[in-house]
Amino acid sequence: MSEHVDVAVLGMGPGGEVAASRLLAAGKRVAVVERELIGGECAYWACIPSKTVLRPPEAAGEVERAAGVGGAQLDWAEAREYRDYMARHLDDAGQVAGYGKQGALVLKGEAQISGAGRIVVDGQELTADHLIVATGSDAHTPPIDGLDDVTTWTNRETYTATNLPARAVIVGGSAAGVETAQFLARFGVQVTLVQRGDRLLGREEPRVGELAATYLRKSGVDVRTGTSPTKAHRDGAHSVLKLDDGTAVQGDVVILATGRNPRTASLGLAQVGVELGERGEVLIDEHCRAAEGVWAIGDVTAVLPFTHVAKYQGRIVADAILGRPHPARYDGIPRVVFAAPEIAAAGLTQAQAHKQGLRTVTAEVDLAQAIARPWTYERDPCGHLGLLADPDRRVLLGAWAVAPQAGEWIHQASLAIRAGIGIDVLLDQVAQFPTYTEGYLAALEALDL
Ligand SMILES: Cc1cc2nc3c(=O)[nH]c(=O)nc-3n(C[C@H](O)[C@H](O)[C@H](O)COP(=O)(O)OP(=O)(O)OC[C@H]3O[C@@H](n4cnc5c(N)ncnc54)[C@H](O)[C@@H]3O)c2cc1C
Ligand SMILES: NC(=O)c1ccc[n+]([C@@H]2O[C@H](COP(=O)([O-])OP(=O)(O)OC[C@H]3O[C@@H](n4cnc5c(N)ncnc54)[C@H](O)[C@@H]3O)[C@@H](O)[C@H]2O)c1
Repeated sequence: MSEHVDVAVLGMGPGGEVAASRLLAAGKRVAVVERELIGGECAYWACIPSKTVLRPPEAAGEVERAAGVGGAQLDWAEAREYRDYMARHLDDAGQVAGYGKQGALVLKGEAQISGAGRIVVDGQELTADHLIVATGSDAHTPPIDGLDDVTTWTNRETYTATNLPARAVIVGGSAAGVETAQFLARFGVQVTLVQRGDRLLGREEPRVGELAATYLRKSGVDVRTGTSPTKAHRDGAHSVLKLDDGTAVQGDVVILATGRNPRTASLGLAQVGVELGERGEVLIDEHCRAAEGVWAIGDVTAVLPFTHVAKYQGRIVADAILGRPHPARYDGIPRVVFAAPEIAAAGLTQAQAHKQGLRTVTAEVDLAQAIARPWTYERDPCGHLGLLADPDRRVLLGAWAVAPQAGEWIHQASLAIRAGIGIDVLLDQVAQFPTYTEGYLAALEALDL
């Protein structure tokens, strides 16, 4: 006879983990199913290892740029050892035991939906009142002739590498490409970054992409925009990519940072009435409901594929199942690229606002011209902050910053956008002196409202 649970969570990345933990804490009988490692892409091959290896170059850069301190040395062997510790040496035994202790039925294996409220995991059948699909996404491989003949890495090989290559070609210039270029270049790798669009970080304001390219070039990265590879071939030890602008680039390895595909194939979603979108993503409503008794969260939904969004959706679904539903809202959610300096944004871009028929005004401030903190922070001060406002409702629609620690202080704009805090309240808000947050006042005063 098949075992019955209240909820079965399919995939235990950050989204699945949050949903499962919340439901377990509320006393639900929960089965958690994971075919690789509990913690998902984020914990072992993406956010955690990447942010861990970006930190030493960031710290070294701070030492180089601050007056009165010097001598920072990067040590790859030590950085790698700490990265492996942070990624739990690709071992989730602690997580398996932890969920067991919390009362979960832990199944390590591949889940398949076999009918309404019914799944099979390695031959074992389970029934559940609710299924939560949290299966994440896989790295996308672009269709490039001959790619199989060259050495390619995705985020998995990049962030588990023992030895760094001498030269790398990165394809894709959005968050993953920019962060990987920053990390490798600062550890001495000769990096070429190839981006199909006319600018880096194509979903952000054009100015953000421009600043990102400027800083990456300062770190020694050869940034090629407006071009993409047409063919790949091996030349001895070199992996060569021919680009559609007629040039060729080569490295010891080609790193693919070309986006993600939702993991929905062969899950059996169609038989429970789940609809998929153009990219194979699970279509959901504002409560992350995909069909009767089926919910979906995280990258598999392709709604802002970030860990903090997967975790938020985990809370949305758990609360809906627990009988206290509240709709998900995605306005104001921060987007941070952990480059040096950090690149942060929240809310709409001007193009997105215009698409919605909104009138807009914008302002950009050079923080070194406007406030004291860049000067007390470093000898060669830098930082830019941009705001987008609706002059009719007198509220912020969007914000971006390319500056030290921007990933921390973007949250002020994030909250203002989410809560619709009026510009006049923001103008009357007092920030600590001397902080980067003071830049908001300068930018708000520069808005032509
Ligand atoms: C290089 C890189 C860096 C990133 N850095 C950041 C960052 O700094 N901040 C941030 O917010 N986001 C970052 N992201 C994005 C982040 O990794 C994802 O948004 C996040 O992991 C999504 O979580 P998830 O729970 O939806 O899926 P995942 O983390 O992909 O987890 C899904 C889990 O489901 C399991 N699974 C799949 N199919 C089945 C099945 N049939 N049965 C059982 N189990 C299954 C998988 O094995 C996996 O463990 C980064 C991504 C990359 C590629
Ligand atoms: N700090 C963070 O939060 C963080 C960091 C890294 C990744 N992520 C997330 O991980 C996911 C993957 O990131 P990503 O940057 O790979 O995905 P992405 O989809 O955001 O960007 C892919 C980029 O590759 C380019 N591209 C695609 N095919 C190409 C080709 N053939 N030639 C040249 N360029 C090509 C696209 O134009 C695009 O700029 C995203 O969801 C991202 O949000 C988040």
